[in-house]
Amino acid sequence: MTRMDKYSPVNVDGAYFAGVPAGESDLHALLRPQILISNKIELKLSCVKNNTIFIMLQKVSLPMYKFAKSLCVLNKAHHVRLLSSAVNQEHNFFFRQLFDTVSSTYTYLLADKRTKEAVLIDPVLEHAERDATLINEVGFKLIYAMNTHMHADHVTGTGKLKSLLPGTRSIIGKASGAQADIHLVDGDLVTFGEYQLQAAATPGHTNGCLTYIFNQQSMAFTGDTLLIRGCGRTDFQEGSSERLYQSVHNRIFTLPDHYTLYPAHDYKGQTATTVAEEKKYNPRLTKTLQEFIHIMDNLNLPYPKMIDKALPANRVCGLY
Ligand SMILES: N[C@@H](CCC(=O)N[C@@H](CSS)C(=O)NCC(=O)O)C(=O)O
Repeated sequence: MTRMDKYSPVNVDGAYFAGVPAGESDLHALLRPQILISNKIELKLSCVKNNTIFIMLQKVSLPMYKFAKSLCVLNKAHHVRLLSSAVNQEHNFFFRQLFDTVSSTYTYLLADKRTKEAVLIDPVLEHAERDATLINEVGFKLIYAMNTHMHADHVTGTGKLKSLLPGTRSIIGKASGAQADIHLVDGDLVTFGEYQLQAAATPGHTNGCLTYIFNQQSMAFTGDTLLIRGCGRTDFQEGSSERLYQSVHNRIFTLPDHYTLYPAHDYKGQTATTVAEEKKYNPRLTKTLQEFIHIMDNLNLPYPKMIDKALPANRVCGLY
């Protein structure tokens, strides 16, 4: 069996699968009849034709792949892409990244296309109508409007979404101290359709910061704990550089390298990263703890402009 770490991960319709590193010898390695790319997913060689390797995606144990058994193509540029619409028919996961240009906040809509149940992570008040319209247009039912933590730079949209989309319940970490319908603690699961997000306590930016880990799609929503090539500041609320460092190293960098990480903000136009990239290139979190604390103590960032409005509003989950 060939392990996944020998192969560059590539994106197939939002999920990562094994790719082929450049080089003939690696290509030959792929021509083994069966490649185990994780303990959950297998690729099987189907045939080779016109410099194209046809492979079969096959579920081993995860429910999301219960029906997933489809033809892919591995092209000469060493990227896997979908060939057959069969995958889409059987691929029930919906994912959309939304953005607020004022606070540079990302909101994530996730849904099970079969059951229509959807969750929204880190909605922004000013975009509640946009988000509700999208959810209605694509025919989903929002069951949870959830926050990664009590934000200081914008007012959450959870309260407004509850009134725009009746039946929606708000979620936040118990340690945030904020009001919500559901309070999560480390290890709790949030289920929508056949999918589950797992809450991992990642304090440091605030006490109540949660990272939502989505093992079925090899994703994690890191809130402000880990930003792309950065991290959340630790100079207000219950900020602690040491706790943030431990959270990232113990709960995020321990995820498989190919997991895609989605932060709550980006200020440079980037959209996502991976565990492997951040372990290698994060200019703060690749340092020792002492060096990290020194960096964080000297960021000298101005306070978020909205903090005096956002914190009181977010303490009641946007109902103010
Ligand atoms: N200028 C923005 C706030 C920018 C900021 O402080 N971002 C926070 C996350 S939102 S509380 C942060 O942790 N930044 C870390 C960094 O390194 O930039 C505003 O005025 O709202």
